[in-house]
Amino acid sequence: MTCPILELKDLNKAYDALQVTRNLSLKVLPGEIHAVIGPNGAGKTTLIGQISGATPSDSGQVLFGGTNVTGWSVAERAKAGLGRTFQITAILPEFTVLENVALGVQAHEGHSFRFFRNAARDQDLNEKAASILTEVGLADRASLRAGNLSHGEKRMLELALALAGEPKLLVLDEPMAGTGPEETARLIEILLAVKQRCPMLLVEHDMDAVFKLADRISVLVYGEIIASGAPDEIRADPKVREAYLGEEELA
Ligand SMILES: Nc1ncnc2c1ncn2[C@@H]1O[C@H](COP(=O)(O)OP(=O)(O)OP(=O)(O)O)[C@@H](O)[C@H]1O
Repeated sequence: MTCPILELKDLNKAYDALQVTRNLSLKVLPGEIHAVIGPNGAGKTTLIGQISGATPSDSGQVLFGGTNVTGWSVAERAKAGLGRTFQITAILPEFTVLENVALGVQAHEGHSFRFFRNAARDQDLNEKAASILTEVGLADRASLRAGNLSHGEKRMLELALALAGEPKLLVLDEPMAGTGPEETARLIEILLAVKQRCPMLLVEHDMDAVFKLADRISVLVYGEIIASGAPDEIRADPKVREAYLGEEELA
C-alpha cells in the first residue's frame, strides 16, 4: 500500500466553546493534489495551521512521510519538507526575482544569509534559482525587482520560494485569491506541472480551479469532513450540494 505523504488522524481544535476542527482525518498520497473546500468559517485556515504547526492541536496526530510530527514546530516541519505558501509574503521587494529565489535556495542548503560571497556558489545558486523560475513561468522576469511584479506574478514567486525549499509536500492556502482569469489559468497549468514532482494539499475557494486541479476533494463544514472523494463523486454528493455548493455551480 502507498504510504501517505501526509496523514491527519482525528485532529481537534477548539477556541473556548467553539469547536473549530472536529475529529478531522485525511490523507494526501504521493503524486496527488488533495483539495479542501468549505464555506467561510469552516475551519480551513485553522486546519492549515494545525498541519504547518502554527496552531497546536488539542488532540489527534499529524503524520508526515510516516513520521509523527504532531509535537514539532513550524521550523522543524518545514525542514522535514513541509512547504507552505501563499501566506504572509516572504518576498523581498528590493531584491530581484532571481535573487529572491537564490536566497531561498541558499537558506534551504543550510547557509545563513551571507549574501553571495563565493562566486562559484553564486553561480550554482543562480542556476538552481533560474531553473525554478522557468518552472513557475517567471524566467523572463528574473532581473526585475520583485516589488515591481504584478499580483499574480508575486504569487508565482511565492510558489518559486516554496519550491526552493525542495518540499515533499506543498500546502497551498488560496493560491488563486486576487488573481485575474488569465493568471488563474496560468497558475493552474503551473501547479499541474509542479504536481509531477510534489504532492499538494490545496485550500481554495475558486471551484473551477479546484475541479481542474484536484485528484481528491474533502469538504469541510463546521470543522468536520462531510465528504471526501474524487471530483465527480463530490460533484454528485447530495450532502455536499446541500451544505455547500450551489446546484448551478456543479452543473
Ligand atoms: N484565534 C482564534 N480565536 C478564536 N476563534 C478563532 C480563531 N481563529 C479562528 N477562529 C474561529 O474559528 C472558525 C473557523 O475559522 P477559520 O479561519 O479556520 O475558517 P476558514 O474556513 O479558513 O474561513 P475562510 O474561508 O473565511 O478563510 C471561525 O468561526 C473563526 O472565527
